[in-house]
Amino acid sequence: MAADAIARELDRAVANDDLRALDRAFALFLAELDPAASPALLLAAALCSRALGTGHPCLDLADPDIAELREKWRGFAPELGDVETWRAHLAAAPLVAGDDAPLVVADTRVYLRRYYDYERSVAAAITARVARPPSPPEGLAHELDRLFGPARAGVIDWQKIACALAARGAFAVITGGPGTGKTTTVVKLLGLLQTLALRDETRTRLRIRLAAPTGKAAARLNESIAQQIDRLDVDAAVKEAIPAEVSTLHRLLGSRPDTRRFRHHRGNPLHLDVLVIDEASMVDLELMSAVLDALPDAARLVLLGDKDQLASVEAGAVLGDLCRHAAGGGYDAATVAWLAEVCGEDVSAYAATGTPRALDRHIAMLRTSHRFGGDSAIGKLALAVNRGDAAAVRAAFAAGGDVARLEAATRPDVAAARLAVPPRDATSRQLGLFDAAPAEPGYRHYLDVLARARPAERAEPDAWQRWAGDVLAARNAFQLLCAVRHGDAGVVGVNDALAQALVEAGLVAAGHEWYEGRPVMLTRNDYGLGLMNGDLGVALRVPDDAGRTRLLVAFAVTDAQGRRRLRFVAPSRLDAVETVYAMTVHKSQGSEFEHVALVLPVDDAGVVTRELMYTAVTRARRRFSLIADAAVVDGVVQRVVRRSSGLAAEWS
Ligand SMILES: Nc1ncnc2c1ncn2[C@@H]1O[C@H](COP(=O)(O)OP(=O)(O)OP(=O)(O)O)[C@@H](O)[C@H]1O
Repeated sequence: MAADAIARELDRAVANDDLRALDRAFALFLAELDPAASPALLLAAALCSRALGTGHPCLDLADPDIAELREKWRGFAPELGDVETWRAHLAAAPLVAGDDAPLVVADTRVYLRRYYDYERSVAAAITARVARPPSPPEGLAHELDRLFGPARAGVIDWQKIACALAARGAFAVITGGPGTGKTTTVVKLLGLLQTLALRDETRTRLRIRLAAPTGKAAARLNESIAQQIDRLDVDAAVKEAIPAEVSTLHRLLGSRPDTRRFRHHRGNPLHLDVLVIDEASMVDLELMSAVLDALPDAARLVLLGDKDQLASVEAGAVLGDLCRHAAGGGYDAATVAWLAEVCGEDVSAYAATGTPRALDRHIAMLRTSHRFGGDSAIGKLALAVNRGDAAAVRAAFAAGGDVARLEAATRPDVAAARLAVPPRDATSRQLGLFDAAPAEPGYRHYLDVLARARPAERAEPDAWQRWAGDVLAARNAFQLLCAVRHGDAGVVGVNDALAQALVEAGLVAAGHEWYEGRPVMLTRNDYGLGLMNGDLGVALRVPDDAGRTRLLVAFAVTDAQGRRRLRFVAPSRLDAVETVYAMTVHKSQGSEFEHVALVLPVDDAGVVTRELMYTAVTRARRRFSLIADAAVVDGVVQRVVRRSSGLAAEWS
């Protein structure tokens, strides 16, 4: 078939929104590499590129989501009619066969070579770690009892089990929902490992490093680790040997400008004995491959994260793939017996039902939220969303308490503005919201604190610091989240509606880009300013060092000791910020707010998933509101998009 016929078909697909311009360009690039390439191959390449754009490391030819397109393109490329015919055709093509070919086919999956290589290297590294014989440290049972107490009849202490499993091998995953004690458990694990290391005859301290995928997540872990170390019941020398400092993975690996290669890799491994990675659900395939490549063979790796949260926007969902069987346990008989002996815990109900998989004895799922009690409305809602139980989700909203749903009608942006800037005298009942009136009504709250608590003109610097801290804390009381960026229900539209509503309510000034009270979020790490992508600030009029009143942006940053400090920055120095009355759910990952309101599109067109809604619900500490019609919510909680992946196939 003539090349221009293929180009025309790809053009049509782009015009129809079936493909992106980038996908078309990739297919045409391959057509240039091999002018004899068939339409069936070029269409697979374009779809593979499209799949990468939505976080799949590969295209699964059997994916039901591409069934409609296959049908559309059958006349053009008959091989698409049958998965096996298409696969066999691709496998024999010059652009696929051969060691350096740009595409790779494995089972029904088609990869760009780079992603295939990442996947293989992650699979090989983890398989090698889980295949090693268990090596529990001497004295483990005694230390576990000391840190967690003896076993109690009728309750399984999953934190103790997680700690035991992680102490036993070179690889561990500790997964759990919000507040289930992942940080608590890992701090106890580090205390335990360090105690035993300092007690053995060489008395060599373990070199421990903590990392997270984003600066924001690193700062949050830093703060909670510092608090947990304080509370830990171990010797002072052990406490001192547990670092509170958390770096980003990019920093840890030594990212360099203008290259994907890190300073640390197999040839120059990291200098550490234990690496803990928090918020591991946000680590994409390429980054996980780089971490495993740079990890010394003898080091332990502990991944912490919530398997049910959204994966990174980049390709891959390694934590999700690792944890597909976590809820059922799947422990082999030797592990069940060992846990009984070392922890006194009976996990026979979580024994493997078929052939046990080596991976499962390295995974522990924490199941009790210490943040949300069993009867907490947010806890119940999060559970119902996670189970995909639309009736239970409706029931959770109907029961009220700390969760509420507002009809979006046709204008979710208007509904969001009404919720976030309620009339001053409105009661929560009038707003159709919560049983108890919120003490902090939307964004009015921080703007009220800003206006009412402002220090006198000649106040001491301390008073200004306290005030700025109070405004920032009040700002964190409420956060609007959007599922999408564009449209009436997207971040852009909702931010505009909010800014207008606040001007109309006389709460902020109109007409300038920078105004007092403008909340902003950094969209890039700025190491010079010590601010991270995702950091939130508020513009405030404060006296500068010379005593002149200036508009500066106040940020609360966490120092290396895990302490919160304020930093004031001139707006002119911030070149990558956006207004943040609303932020995407993706951006909110790793953060928490007292009251979270999620806005869903009126016609959600299949883009919003259960993971997204679960992630939004679990950002809320005390209250959650949803602006969406009931039918849209039913669809969302039942929609799961599993990322195509060879890892899932390997580990299933
Ligand atoms: N076994 C426990 N008994 C009582 N309280 C606990 C227990 N484990 C953790 N907590 C408390 O629950 C809260 C949440 O714990 P932690 O921060 O360790 O959870 P997490 O899973 O790391 O949470 P996040 O959702 O922030 O990642 C903390 O205040 C902690 O002190």
